[in-house]
Amino acid sequence: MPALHRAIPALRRLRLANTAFQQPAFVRLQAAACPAYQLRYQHAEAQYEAAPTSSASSADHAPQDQPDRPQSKIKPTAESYPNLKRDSRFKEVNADDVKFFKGLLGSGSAVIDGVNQDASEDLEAFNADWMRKYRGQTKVVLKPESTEQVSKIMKYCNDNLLAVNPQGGNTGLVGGSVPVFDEIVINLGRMNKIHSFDDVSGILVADAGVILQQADDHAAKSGFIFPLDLGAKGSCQIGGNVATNAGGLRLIRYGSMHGNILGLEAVLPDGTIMDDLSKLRKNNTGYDLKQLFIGGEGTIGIITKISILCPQRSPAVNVAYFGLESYEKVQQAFREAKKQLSEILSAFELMDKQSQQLYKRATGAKLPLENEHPFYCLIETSGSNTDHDSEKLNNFLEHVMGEEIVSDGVMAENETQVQNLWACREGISEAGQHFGGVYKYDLSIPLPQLYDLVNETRERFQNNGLMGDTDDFPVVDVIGYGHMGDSNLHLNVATRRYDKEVEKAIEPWVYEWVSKRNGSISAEHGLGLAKKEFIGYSRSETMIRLMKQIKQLYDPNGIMNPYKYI
Ligand SMILES: O=C(O)CC[C@@H](O)C(=O)O
Ligand SMILES: [Zn+2]
Repeated sequence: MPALHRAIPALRRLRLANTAFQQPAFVRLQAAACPAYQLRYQHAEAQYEAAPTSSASSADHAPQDQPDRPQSKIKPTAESYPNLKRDSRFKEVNADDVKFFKGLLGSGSAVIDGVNQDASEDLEAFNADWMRKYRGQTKVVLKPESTEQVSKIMKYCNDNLLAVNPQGGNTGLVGGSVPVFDEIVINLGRMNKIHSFDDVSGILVADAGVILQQADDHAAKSGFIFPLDLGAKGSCQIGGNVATNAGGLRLIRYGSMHGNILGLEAVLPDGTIMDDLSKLRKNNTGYDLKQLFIGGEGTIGIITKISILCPQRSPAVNVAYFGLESYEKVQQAFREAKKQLSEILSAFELMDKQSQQLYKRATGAKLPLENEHPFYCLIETSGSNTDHDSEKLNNFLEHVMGEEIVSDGVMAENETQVQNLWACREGISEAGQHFGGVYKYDLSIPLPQLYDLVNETRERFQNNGLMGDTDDFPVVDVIGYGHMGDSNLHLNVATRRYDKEVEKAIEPWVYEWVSKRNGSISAEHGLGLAKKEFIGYSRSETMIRLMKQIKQLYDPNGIMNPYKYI
């Protein structure tokens, strides 16, 4: 590896020449191949401790498994939705309905019955979202085991005008996965079989209730990767991922659900099973109806199975974390990363100083870099040749440091360090609500203007007297982070409590801001309940009219996930 050896001292010289950014050193992934770096690695290791527990603990948000979810101080109920009224066309679920469901699913835990008894404790995990920001009042949760059972449930509900709320792992962030009033929750968690994996084509066919991590582990056995990864992978379900068109951390590399899903099976509101579980990459025969279910947020049917194309898993994964002095430099670094790492670049994530400070305060973790920088980036490469990729990443880092684009950084040397660096990014979402509540905005914004919104939001709260260090102020801080590679900003306003004044100060201002710059008010989390009134900022009247007509066509009684975006 002569080129590699040449590159390392050069990088070191650059750093030593710059006394302002003395430590810690970049860490080689292949320290064993380069003894000089072994020393420097130890130095960096001493600087850096990860969070005491897995900070990416949104991975454990499963309602079924995780009663100790983070608690918001305020626990809103449907009374907090003054603009919404229960639709009186819907029947209230009664003892006869429960009898039918028990006849179908058995009288064990597949039916949580809050009609004939007080089951509020058992129902809580299904009524409340993981942020404890949205809470419905369902009295019945159904956990079918097969598509046929889902079909019979839907037919019954449609015939009896019972509204339903399909639910996966309940890790959504916009209130889409929990009921608003008394909609029956249909939880897909028991439909969790992997049906097949074709290790020539990489096509996985699985039930909607399979946990994302499980799907990825399964693909990994044959050397493939599930083309989606996100913080909640330990508890979110792939059906929910598809229904919300989840984007995640590596969309820059693997593309969106719209591209990767080859087919799906869905149950329509009247119980009809739409079998489009195709394994074809090419099928040019009319409208591609499955696309309506991808990102449809459970408003036109329930996805029960999916068929997805998994790419080859890359054996060589390198991760670096670095600090930069301005957003301008972040953009320059991104441009260089694309230029120099093009085919191996698998993630380019942005974190501002405030987001890292909040993560540190919430978890007690020590951050990877000792000195503070206004911005941090996490970059990941995934390729097939460790030496080749290391050299490319090294050249990239040497270049951006030489050009004074990047000030300081560390590189993971082993799997634990890879996880720890990722935790600094993945742990931010949950850290956002550490003080009690959080207002989350998930936005697509053209890259040059992306960070302006964070600055302007922060100024807004600095000037309106709502943000401060003591309990008198509802807002703790405004943080910006996200998937730089996809122009996707996560703007979080961390609060001590949910407060209408805070909401009024930012909505609809934030959506107007985004709309004026031709962005989208939801890049990846969907509209759910949180943004239902604001769809007009991203979609034209014509498009909304067509969406309503589609909804009417699929769900004439409107029983599917009512009160949500359409
Ligand atoms: O909590 C958020 O605002 C973002 C969550 C998730 O999309 C992420 O990228 O971490
Ligand atoms: Zn995200």
